[in-house]
Amino acid sequence: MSGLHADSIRKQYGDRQVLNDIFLSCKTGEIVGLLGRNGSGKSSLLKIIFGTLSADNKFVSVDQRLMPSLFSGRDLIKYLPQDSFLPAHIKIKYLISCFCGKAARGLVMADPLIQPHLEKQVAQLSGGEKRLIEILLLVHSEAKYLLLDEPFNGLSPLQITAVKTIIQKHEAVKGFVITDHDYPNVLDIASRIVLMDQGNTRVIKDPRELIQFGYLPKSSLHIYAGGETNL
Ligand SMILES: Nc1ncnc2c1ncn2[C@@H]1O[C@H](COP(=O)(O)OP(=O)(O)OP(=O)(O)O)[C@@H](O)[C@H]1O
Repeated sequence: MSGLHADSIRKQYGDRQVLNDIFLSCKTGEIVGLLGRNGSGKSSLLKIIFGTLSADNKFVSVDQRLMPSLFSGRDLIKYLPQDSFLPAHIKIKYLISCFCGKAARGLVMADPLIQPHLEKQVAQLSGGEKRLIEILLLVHSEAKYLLLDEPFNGLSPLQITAVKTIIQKHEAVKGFVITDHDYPNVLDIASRIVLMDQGNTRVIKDPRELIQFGYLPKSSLHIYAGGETNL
């Protein structure tokens, strides 16, 4: 069974069961869009899969290799957290060497989105510039599976388009799980959509189901009346 598989994930905070026997999978060649209301447990799920948050129960495997902790799958799974994770006083050119595989380094250094920032420290970047560089570093890493938590947050429309293009360019050899409240852009690139709802996951076959299950407002029905997405 190749691919990333997360099964039987349970997480309780105090007496609140946030994740209730969750199953989520992702294969290379797939962009899984993970949607859900605020507080539905998306970040908790991604952190548990990556290994930075403990679970009450979990089973995570990559290409049949069990991933019981953060350290077992370090080179296979990378996670973009909601908050910036780059050290403030390191220059971008050094981060490229840390994050990117040897083959990708030259390519990343020459990327017009990164080149103007090579000599800058992370602290000298704007919020959007930082986000963009974080995403580029992870996408060009050797990880096979990328869990991206709100990648579009803080990005301008042009940057969002650039990020979507980069993700789609790497889709053939990597698997992506993307969660973001910018649902039109998620729907635009996702090969399938999973909705988190009341501690469970639902597979969404038609964007109109997002209205039915209370994620999108009824007023958005006209947008999806034709059901035109990649799903
Ligand atoms: N450390 C914690 N202690 C107690 N409750 C927590 C903790 N972390 C998260 N929660 C609760 O768990 C629920 C799920 O949080 P999580 O951040 O996973 O949701 P989310 O779907 O990513 O939300 P958002 O879309 O707002 O980012 C929320 O109700 C949150 O308040």
